[in-house]
Amino acid sequence: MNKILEITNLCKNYKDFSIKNVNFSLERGYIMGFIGPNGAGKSTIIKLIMNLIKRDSGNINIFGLDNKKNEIAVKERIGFVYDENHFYEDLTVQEMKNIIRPFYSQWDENLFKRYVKDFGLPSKKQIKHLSKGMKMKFSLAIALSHNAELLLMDEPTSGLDPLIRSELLDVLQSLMQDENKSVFFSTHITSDLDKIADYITLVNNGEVILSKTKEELLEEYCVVKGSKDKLDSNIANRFIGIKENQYGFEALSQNKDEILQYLGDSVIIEKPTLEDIMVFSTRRSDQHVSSY
Ligand SMILES: Nc1ncnc2c1ncn2[C@@H]1O[C@H](COP(=O)(O)OP(=O)(O)OP(=O)(O)O)[C@@H](O)[C@H]1O
Repeated sequence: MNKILEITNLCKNYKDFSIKNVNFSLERGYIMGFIGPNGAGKSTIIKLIMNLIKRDSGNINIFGLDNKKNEIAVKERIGFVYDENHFYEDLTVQEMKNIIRPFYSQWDENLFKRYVKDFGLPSKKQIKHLSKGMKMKFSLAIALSHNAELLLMDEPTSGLDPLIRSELLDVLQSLMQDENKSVFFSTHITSDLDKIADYITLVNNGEVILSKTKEELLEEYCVVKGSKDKLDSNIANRFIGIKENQYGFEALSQNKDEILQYLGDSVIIEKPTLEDIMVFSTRRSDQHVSSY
């Protein structure tokens, strides 16, 4: 086991929201997708990892080092990409890079030049005149040019068109050929994770609901579809979430064998998508079927 990121018992309290005893870890050489509904706490956890906000308790180890005690050493080895634009808009791509470069002892100018070429970045253009996709590529080129071992990204694909998203995913996947690197990224677009994620961590209301390999998830969970008369209280309580309409019900189960045993072939059992798992697992409690 070679953990590049390990979070244990992490807590952070705001007035109306808390991160509650969060635990999960990521090993070297893998991509973890970080998902959850709006306001689940993803950005807060990413900010805690980057020590941009203070945790109340718990531990965050990156490369085996505490992220607070070794903040500078740790940040040198992280490529951080986030949605909000954090560059000086009036500077050109080249000028901005020259400001950022001295902060990284491992800066690789040739690598940066290669990304500028590969991404088609206009070096002499002011940042304010770059499209959203170009700004994201510039962020990524910066993050990748100092030999970061961990790429940490908050919603990198949000607002990007499918073509640029697909290019970005290709870049991430090719990074994985270097077994020393790992990627951790939050997203709402679960189909991106279907393509490239090895691990999925799902948060809701400040808590980790699950953190597993994508394969495990898709093996363990199933979507069950059937007519309403099959849905008595005994069965309903075995589901994680249930949607009903006039024709029948659709539900998520974490135990396919159990469903087969109780309902046999009187229902349809299908493989879930990551979106099914996220939506059913995080539906607000007032949407759950609770009156059985
Ligand atoms: N500085 C702060 N003070 C108080 N509450 C905050 C602060 N920052 C975030 N929150 C609250 O924490 C909760 C989680 O927000 P966060 O941005 O982490 O969610 P998220 O999962 O990233 O959401 P989204 O997917 O919409 O970006 C929200 O209810 C938000 O209002």
